[in-house]
Amino acid sequence: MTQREVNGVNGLHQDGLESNHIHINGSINGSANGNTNGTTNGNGVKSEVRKRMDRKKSSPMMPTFMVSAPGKVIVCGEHAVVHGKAAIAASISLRSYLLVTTLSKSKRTVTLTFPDIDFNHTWNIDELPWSTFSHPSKKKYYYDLVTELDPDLVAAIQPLVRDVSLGKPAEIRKVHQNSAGSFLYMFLNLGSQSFPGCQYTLRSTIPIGAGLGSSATIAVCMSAALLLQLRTLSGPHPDQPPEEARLQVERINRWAFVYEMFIHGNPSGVDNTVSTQGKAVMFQRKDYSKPPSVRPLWDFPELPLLLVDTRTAKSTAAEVEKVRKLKEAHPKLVGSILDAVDKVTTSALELIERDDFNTKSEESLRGVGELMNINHGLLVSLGVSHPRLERVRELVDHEGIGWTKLTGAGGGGCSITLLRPGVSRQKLDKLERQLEEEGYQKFETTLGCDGVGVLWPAVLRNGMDQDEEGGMEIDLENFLRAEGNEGVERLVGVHGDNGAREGWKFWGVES
Ligand SMILES: Nc1ncnc2c1ncn2[C@@H]1O[C@H](COP(=O)(O)OP(=O)(O)OP(=O)(O)O)[C@@H](O)[C@H]1O
Ligand SMILES: C[C@@](O)(CCO)CC(=O)[O-]
Repeated sequence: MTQREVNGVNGLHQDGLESNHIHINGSINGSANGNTNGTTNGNGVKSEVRKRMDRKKSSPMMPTFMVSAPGKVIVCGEHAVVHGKAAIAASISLRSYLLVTTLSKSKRTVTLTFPDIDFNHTWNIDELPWSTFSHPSKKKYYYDLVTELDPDLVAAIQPLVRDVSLGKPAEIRKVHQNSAGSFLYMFLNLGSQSFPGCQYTLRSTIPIGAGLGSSATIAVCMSAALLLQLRTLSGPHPDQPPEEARLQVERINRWAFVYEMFIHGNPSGVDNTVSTQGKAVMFQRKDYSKPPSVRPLWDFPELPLLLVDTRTAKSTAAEVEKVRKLKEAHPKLVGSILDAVDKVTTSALELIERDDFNTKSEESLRGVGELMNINHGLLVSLGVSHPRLERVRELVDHEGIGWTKLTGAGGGGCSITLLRPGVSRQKLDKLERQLEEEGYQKFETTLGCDGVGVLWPAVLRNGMDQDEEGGMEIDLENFLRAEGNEGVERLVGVHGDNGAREGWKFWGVES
């Protein structure tokens, strides 16, 4: 461990979010800390010291808090990135929100509540296999870089995963077991038996399995939540130096990758990286035993994109496996295709970074658009497109509306179309009507949004009466009751009608 890391952890008890914990806990939950003022009894130094010592014994309950992370689109380079090539990804305004509720001390349970996939499960903390995970040969720390799952640890949680969602259809059970497994693996690695009982409730505005990185957002939220509960993160706070903020974000990303490994088997890490950091990144992982190379693209242009969901679910793990098998069968040929994708990605970056690149200019956009079309063609040759994705291309190409490629793992999921400047409203309306008739869903989204954010405590000003008392408390009940994506956005959304909402805080990694 470096000196920086030691300071990062210890330092947080002095400043940043952590000092807020105590203060906020005292003022909102009140009861946990009791009267910390010490000026009212006037009984002298001894009683004051005793009082402080007494107080120290009670570890205050954390307030309910929330974390949020954005989905993403891959502009170029999906699949090739799994094989060590470069990819460009940008975060989008669709997000996942995780509410973390600490239970009273007597409750020794941990619960996952994922209503979007109809999953709810509770484990007794004292019955989890802590001894296996804390064995010196296995123990991992919050600052470790974990690049592969430990088969013994995976085996140790199998009995707990097996019991999940008994009685549900096999397909659904598999998804639930995956969620349970990835959570338990991270919880047992990072936590300890003294962890407080808690409930993790997740809602997302990102379509599931659509190539928009839904799983990565959950991974990022879970990682951030657990690291915050462990008090191993300082910030986010406004005065935090960027390099400290980057260290925090890096830690969240490392553990989010572990969670993704459990869900996907062999992720590149691009999805969790862009979701943690936000904005856009050029990402490459040449050596899986080392951290990836990540180049933030803070000035990523606001490309005019149309995002279309085929509403055909796919599994990223299955699509990645398809490409791996094809590469195994035709190593040279597939190797050349992956090299070509890499060339597409580096060429796209060169174009976007040119001083004269202009999102209103047909010439600028055509350059990037043609590369996107080539990228799609290469993905088709890797076998990861789908007739529904080809249909979007057909409709867009027929009207000359722009340049289309699949985004994410393919096999269904979403496509992105870079819109040609000056396309008439009439043509766009016609396309949108047609897409709707054929069961597609169009998404309005902004590229290059904030990364992982924290709402501590889970209280927001929402222009209603409660604002006078500091805001509205987000609790389990109102979070679960919020209707649909709009309800979730209205209740807890990172962005309100007038930009970023007061309360949500982000690590200031940009510089
Ligand atoms: N809202 C959600 N609630 C609970 N679990 C979710 C939610 N969204 C995604 N997941 C988890 O993520 C899995 C989907 O991950 P998958 O990687 O296949 O799709 P994706 O992340 O949307 O797409 P891609 O990886 O191509 O960007 C689900 O099976 C589930 O385990
Ligand atoms: C298909 C893939 O390249 C992108 C999924 O969003 C998989 C990965 O990078 O982990």
